[in-house]
Amino acid sequence: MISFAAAAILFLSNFGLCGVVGDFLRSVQLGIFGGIGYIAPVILFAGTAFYLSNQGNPRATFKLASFLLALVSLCGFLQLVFGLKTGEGMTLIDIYLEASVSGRGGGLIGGLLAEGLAAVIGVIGAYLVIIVLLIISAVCITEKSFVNVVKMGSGKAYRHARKNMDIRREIRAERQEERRRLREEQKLRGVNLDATNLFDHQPEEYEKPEPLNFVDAPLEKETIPVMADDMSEDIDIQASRLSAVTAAEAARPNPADEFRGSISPVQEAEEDSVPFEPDWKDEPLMEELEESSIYMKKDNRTLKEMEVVEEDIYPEAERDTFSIPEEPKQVVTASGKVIETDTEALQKKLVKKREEAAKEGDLSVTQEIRQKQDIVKKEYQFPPLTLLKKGKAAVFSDREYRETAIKLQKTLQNFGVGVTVTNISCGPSVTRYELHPEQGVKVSKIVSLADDIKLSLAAADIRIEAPIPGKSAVGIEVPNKENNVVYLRDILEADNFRNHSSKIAFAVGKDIGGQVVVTDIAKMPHLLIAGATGSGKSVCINTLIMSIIYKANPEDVKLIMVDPKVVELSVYNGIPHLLLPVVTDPKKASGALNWAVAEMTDRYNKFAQYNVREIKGYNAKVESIKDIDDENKPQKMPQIIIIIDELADLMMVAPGEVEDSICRLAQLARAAGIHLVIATQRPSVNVITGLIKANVPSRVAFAVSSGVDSRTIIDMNGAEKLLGKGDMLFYPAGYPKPMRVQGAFVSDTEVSRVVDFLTEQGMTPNYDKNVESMIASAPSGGEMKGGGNDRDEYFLQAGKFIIEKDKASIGMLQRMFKIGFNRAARIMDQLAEAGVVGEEEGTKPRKVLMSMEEFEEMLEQGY
Ligand SMILES: Nc1ncnc2c1ncn2[C@@H]1O[C@H](COP(=O)(O)OP(=O)(O)OP(=O)(O)O)[C@@H](O)[C@H]1O
Repeated sequence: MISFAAAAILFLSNFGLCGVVGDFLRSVQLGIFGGIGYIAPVILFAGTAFYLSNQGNPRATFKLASFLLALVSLCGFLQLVFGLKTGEGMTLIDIYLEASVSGRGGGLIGGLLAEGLAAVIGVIGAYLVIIVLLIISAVCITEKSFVNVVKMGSGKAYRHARKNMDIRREIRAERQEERRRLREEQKLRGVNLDATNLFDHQPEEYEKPEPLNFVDAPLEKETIPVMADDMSEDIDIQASRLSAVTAAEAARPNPADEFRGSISPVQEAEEDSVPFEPDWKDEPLMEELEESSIYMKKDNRTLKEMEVVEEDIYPEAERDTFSIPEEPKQVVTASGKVIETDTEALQKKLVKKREEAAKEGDLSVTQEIRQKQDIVKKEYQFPPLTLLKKGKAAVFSDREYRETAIKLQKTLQNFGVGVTVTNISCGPSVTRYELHPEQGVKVSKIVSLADDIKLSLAAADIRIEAPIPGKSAVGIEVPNKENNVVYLRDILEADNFRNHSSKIAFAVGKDIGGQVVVTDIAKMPHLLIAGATGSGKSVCINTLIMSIIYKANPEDVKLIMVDPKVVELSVYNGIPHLLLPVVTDPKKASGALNWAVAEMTDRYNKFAQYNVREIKGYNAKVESIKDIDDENKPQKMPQIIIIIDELADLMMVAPGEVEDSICRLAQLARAAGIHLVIATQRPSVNVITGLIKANVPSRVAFAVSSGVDSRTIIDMNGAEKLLGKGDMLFYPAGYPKPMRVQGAFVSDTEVSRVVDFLTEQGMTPNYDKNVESMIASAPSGGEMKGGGNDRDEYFLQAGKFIIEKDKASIGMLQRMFKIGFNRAARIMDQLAEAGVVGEEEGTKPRKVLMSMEEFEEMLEQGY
């Protein structure tokens, strides 16, 4: 309040609104700060308020100091530019007096700095030093690297220039394409466009010529491309010469002659500038032309040579069979532009020719070498960590934590619970205060005070761990004011990850004490990830995949990704670890799971054959016989991880089948080296069924909306208190209690950078054809639903029974099959759906619509 009042008085004084005292204050402010004096009161107030609200925060103090440095440097700069110079016979007092009256320059402070520096290193040196000081203080205040800003600026300029260049290149390519097309079009008709600059003359009303058909009527009733009135003479002459050539070749009569008489095309071209019509009958002219060897204006070739050109393109034998499609074809250029063309036939022919040449073994040596090089296996190069973003070191304020601890103790004491805070662990997103209760204090009492603690700490939500496993303390987890993102790179760089022996180590994140958490998927051996939408599941799956990319060679670890959401995992298409392209169709996903079950069985058979119990033993055996030169020797088995991002979608399409496959895999696949990672945002019991839960022992719970959801995932409350954005309860098999972890973060851009790096390496994924074909042949969900899977087992008997009795009543079915009303009603609905009985008609019984024969026929047809 005091600083506000002082600032207000000082500010108003600057405008002569505070009487004599105000005038004095004004002269002092301007005298000290020069021009800056006008805004000095505002700065004074803002600075004081900032300091008071950030007391004890070393970062804030540092920023304030930087700001003061900026202020002083600015005064110095103003003095250098606008102020009086001491060299001109002025002293510092003069500077002060001058500034106090006019506000010119940087006042006493500016004078001290600028003139001091100028006296030692000269005026230019003073400028330099002051500008550098300004930049340094700006960097300290904004915490943005100056070099980066410059880099960003130049990067932008570079990208802009590059974009422009790309656009220009595209336009040029388009033009070339267009020109080539036109040229070929003209060549088709024997006109050499090289000789003519079509683009210079092209009139607006130029029309596209009708396509010719060489087979049915080679050029006989064709008109030459219609040229507009003002088309240059050159083209007309060429066209007329073409008519002469074709006339000589074809020697066909032309009805148009009746009207034309014996005017030569050349004459006609000269006399007449209307769209040119060919004269087919002028055989003598052809000879005339040949004799006199008339040359075109720009094309220096003779007519003979012209013929050769045509023959180059169409050898005699092919000319007869070669036809150009009636309708103009469309071609999409590299830039995506659709252009009309009829040169497709030409290209086809070229391709055909090449194929023939290749068949005959006409491949050049260089080509062969190149092909062989392609076959040679490429070594997997691990992507560099520099493709990922590096996190900043977290800043903790000791004082803040101490204050919270004292507050906690006091709050509990107010309720008669004596505790002492024994330890504080600062995690990236939450801080845990460990409380040691006094003798005789019940742990449940502390838990029951959760809401009161929340109130006194003004925390969004707190989670109480009572007691902390392995410690005689109760943990109270309070969210941090500032959430520090844990970047994946920080975890991948940690020794825990780098030295981890498993190929499928998973960089999870940082625990409550800020320690890196890395786990082995092989030991999990299957993982269920669940949480509300937006809680961080997809990011978690991304970190898992990235951990594998950074740790494992594609020969050792293979991935199958199922992504019914389509957008989450498709970005990984093209990485060499993939066993098959990312499966986005939920119907095909059950095929992928079936394949995995078959692969598992196959692996077990091989284990039995080689007398080993699991994949490690098998691979060790294979390794020991690697020197044997036998084509059929066993190959090493890669570990397979099946990642499903959204189980709910799969369960909707084929609940029974998916559940079956998951359970079979979950029960047996560990030893076969096949692991499941399943994510879902709907932790309801019909998605995470009891069976799935029992077989997938490791869980990760992200924030959920209710305790019920939390219990569905981890069999206990807790996940509903999480903060979201990667805050998770990590509960791998074998842990006594879930561990709170802040999940590592990797952005989509980083993922694309890494995927680009892998694809640019040229390591194409070696998709397994067997898997693909098996998945493709899997029955679709629709079939599964309609085809019996969903049908009640009494469906058939009930149908027959109703037809026999010729009466459709639910009560009758209930009595007959000794089933409940719901089930009987469901069977009746299924029969109605199949057309065996009619729709409901109020209280009247349904009509029976089929005879026994019709019903049996329907069953035979596979309904
Ligand atoms: N570990 C993390 N650290 C920081 N922020 C995170 C983290 N994980 C997720 N987030 C933030 O949460 C947002 C949502 O995450 P994500 O897309 O993974 O949610 P989701 O659970 O997969 O949601 P949905 O089920 O709707 O796809 C992300 O865009 C990101 O901003």
